[in-house]
Amino acid sequence: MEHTGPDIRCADVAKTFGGGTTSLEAVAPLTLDFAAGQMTALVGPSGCGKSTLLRMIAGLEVPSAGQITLGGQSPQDMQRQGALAMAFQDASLLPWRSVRGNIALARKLARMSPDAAAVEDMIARVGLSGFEDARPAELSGGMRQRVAIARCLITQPRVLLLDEPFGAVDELTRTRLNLELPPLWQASGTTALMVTHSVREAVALADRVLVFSSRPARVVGDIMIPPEARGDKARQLALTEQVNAALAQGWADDSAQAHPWAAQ
Ligand SMILES: Nc1ncnc2c1ncn2[C@@H]1O[C@H](COP(=O)(O)OP(=O)(O)OP(=O)(O)O)[C@@H](O)[C@H]1O
Repeated sequence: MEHTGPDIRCADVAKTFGGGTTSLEAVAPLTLDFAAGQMTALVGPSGCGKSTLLRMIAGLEVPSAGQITLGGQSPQDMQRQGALAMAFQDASLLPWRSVRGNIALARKLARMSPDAAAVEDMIARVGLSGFEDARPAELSGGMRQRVAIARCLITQPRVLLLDEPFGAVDELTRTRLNLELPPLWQASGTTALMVTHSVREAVALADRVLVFSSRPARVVGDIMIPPEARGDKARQLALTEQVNAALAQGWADDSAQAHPWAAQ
């Protein structure tokens, strides 16, 4: 199956909400490149603009300035081709549709032909066999996130955008979802971006961790996670400390800027 993801380029991308005295600069001009087929985790203080950046890459928000391209195409073009999928903290499933119905609908929305066998196979791959006919209200939070990921993957997206997909489930469930679900897209060469508040999760799952300062976000750390670090606890711990140090440095810079007297 050939669906290696594209590179993603953000050139001087900015977003300001509102106007006049009430305007809010959510993202100041940022230039970022994400390599094709890589998974990048975006971490940074709450409110620094991570979700806004992700939503602009998804084509759900229009940048106030700059340009975003995915393999040379606009986010809207990627969306029209059904090549882009996004999952949020809240699984946002249709409550009246079954697990099967929610997943099948994603194919329809991406203008793909129905494929009952692919839907059954995807249900099994995310570990929901036996729950095909269940409605979202009959599922646990973790199971609903499994459906949300299945709904993304059923369209074989070339770009996968994840906004805290496991943020609303308990720690044990999160650990399990982190072990079971990412291999489903990691093997396929999909270009993935994931916003997460968990530094441990970022280091465990991503090929690269991008660390932002508080709003307006600057990149304060850009840390590659070599494949050999995956199974190496000591290496992961060292990388986690590196990400935490970048976050702390970002905070220190921000507060020195906000309160210059404090540094004197
Ligand atoms: N639609 C909107 N209208 C006005 N302001 C918005 C809108 N969406 C986001 N913002 C503001 O933009 C800023 C960045 O928000 P964003 O959700 O991108 O941050 P974040 O880094 O994802 O935060 P968190 O980690 O808490 O989810 C915040 O100050 C937020 O209040």
